[in-house]
Amino acid sequence: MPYSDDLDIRITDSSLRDGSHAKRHRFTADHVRTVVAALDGAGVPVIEVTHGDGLGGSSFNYGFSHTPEQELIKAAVETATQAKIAFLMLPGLGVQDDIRQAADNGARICRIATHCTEADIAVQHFGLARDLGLETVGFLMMSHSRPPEELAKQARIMADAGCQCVYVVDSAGALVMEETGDRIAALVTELGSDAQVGFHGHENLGLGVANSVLAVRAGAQQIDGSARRFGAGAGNTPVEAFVAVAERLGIRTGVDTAKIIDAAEDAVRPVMDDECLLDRMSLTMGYAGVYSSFLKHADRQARRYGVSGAEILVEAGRRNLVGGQEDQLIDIAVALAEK
Ligand SMILES: C[C@H](O)CC(=O)C(=O)O
Ligand SMILES: [Mn+2]
Repeated sequence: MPYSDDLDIRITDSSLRDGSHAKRHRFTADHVRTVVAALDGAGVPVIEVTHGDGLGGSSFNYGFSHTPEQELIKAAVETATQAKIAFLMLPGLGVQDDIRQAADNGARICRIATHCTEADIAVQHFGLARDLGLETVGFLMMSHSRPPEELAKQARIMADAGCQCVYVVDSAGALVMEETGDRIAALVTELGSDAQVGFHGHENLGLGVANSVLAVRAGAQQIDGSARRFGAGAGNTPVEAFVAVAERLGIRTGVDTAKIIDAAEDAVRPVMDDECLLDRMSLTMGYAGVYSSFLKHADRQARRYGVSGAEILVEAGRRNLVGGQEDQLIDIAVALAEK
């Protein structure tokens, strides 16, 4: 089913949220204005703006924000002319008052992320968001780690709590082709008309665009990407490439291909410290199934203890670490240094 009469799918650009990991959470209000103006001008319908780890993420464990995220949200809302501004929140990092504040600042879409086996911790947040009149999206993170039928049950918990679109989130960039389509199809079957299904990809195996196309073919109606891949690990599905491919395939996104290509190069790239690379570290993350947001943390500990960052990541994969366990990367680095 198409997303609407005009669009086959709706695109959300995450460069001002997932890109926060790559930028070590150093976004300023000027960065936000520049990027939002360009994405909005290209017709991107939803732009996500928050600390990389969502509302309340600014902390010692995850990294402190340069500018309070509510100020960034305000700047985004003031700049956008047609795009809706979305924010992310992980229950336990952010609290309900953070959601109220983001709504007061003009954000329209509340995205709640949990590890893919823990959907029940998001129930009250979906309820609050709906009471506030916000649109709701649920993120099942690290979706590669559980089979399609288990994910579908977790998606059901989110939908019953008021979530209007549940995303299969490939946090580790570890899903390979049909593994994406099968998961999307399982959610579509489970949710029927109760909620839409979305896909959020990472580039650690170089499959963001291909996986997103398979997600659409399996029934996903919302797709995430980041201009210039600006995101954790090797970055997200490059939104400009996905838009171009979608146009070639006749999938209506409403985004202007030439303008989004320019936005990625002229507005987003200058805000990035570096390109998001498919290099040894990020490829290891996709191969070993490691949470992309661990990249900068592992890199820092590798330098601090003089050990291999790739070995830290392999061990993080072996331990099945999930988001929130960033501090265990220190433990791994210490153990490697002692060996
Ligand atoms: C908090 C994470 O960065 C959410 C996300 O984008 C992912 O799991 O991928
Ligand atoms: Mn992500």
